[in-house]
Amino acid sequence: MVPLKPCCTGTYCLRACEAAKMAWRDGEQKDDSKLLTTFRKAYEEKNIGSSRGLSIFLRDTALSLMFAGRDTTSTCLTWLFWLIATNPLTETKIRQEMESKLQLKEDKNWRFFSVEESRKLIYLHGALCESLRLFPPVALEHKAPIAPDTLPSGNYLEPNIKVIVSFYSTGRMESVWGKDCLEFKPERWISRGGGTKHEPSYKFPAFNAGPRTCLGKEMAFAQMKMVAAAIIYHYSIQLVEGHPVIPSDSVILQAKHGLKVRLSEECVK
Ligand code: HEM
Repeated sequence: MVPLKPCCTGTYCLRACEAAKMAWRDGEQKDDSKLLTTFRKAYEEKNIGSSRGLSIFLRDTALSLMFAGRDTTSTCLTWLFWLIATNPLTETKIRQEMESKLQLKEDKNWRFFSVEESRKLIYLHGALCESLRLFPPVALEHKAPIAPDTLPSGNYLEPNIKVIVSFYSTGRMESVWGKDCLEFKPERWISRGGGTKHEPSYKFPAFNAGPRTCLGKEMAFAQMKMVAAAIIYHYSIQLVEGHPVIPSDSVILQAKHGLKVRLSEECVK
């Protein structure tokens, strides 16, 4: 089975995204991260670019970050905040984890959290995975065999026939996730040893599985954790009553009418 759909901007886009990841890691280590400068360094040092030149490389890199990484991460955060607001105990647990793992008790001034700090937040990671399981931003994927094929279910497939795979349904199947499959349980992602529990990508395909897996997965988690940590640490989230929150039937599973919340500082002091 291979994906029919080529990458939106071709192989060059993939190279750009690899470079973005590398540049991001380099920038993080040296802490001198001006985005375009680190991309330029990656281009020069690793000879990633092509004869098309630096400016085209920078354009493609910026575009791939925006197209692949903007709506997906914002959609995941929207559903995360909705899930947290409808399960307030999880909000308290996320804040408690931050206080215990990042030693922040005395420090309630506004601050952002670093990638390094975010990595320690196992419960928050679990909450994001639950959001991705229940509301995968890319909810449907299609594949097509280039040659006749038979699925494990026994279904025979003609070449080029389109098979729609619903990541939304996979995340909500009792046979895959157990009786509590519809519940928001960040604990599901914590191993006995207290670290993050790994689930195979064919069970948890929010970032796709196989050779066309999302290249920005690691970066997406880092960005989403930094944003979620900053908001949850400083504010308590309450839904605005009467505002309908339902998924849209678009390519990205956004909240159809957006999410309206009240942020309150008082409850977290
Ligand atoms: C929660 C956030 C994200 C989710 C759920 C997500 C999900 C996915 C999925 C399902 C695919 C496969 C699409 C397909 O083949 O039809 C994909 C591909 C891709 N993603 Fe992401 N993504 C996220 C964030 C990002 C970010 C932040 C970046 C870059 C900074 C990124 C870069 C890419 C690229 C370049 C591909 C194409 C890979 C290929 O075709 O080989 N993604 N993503």
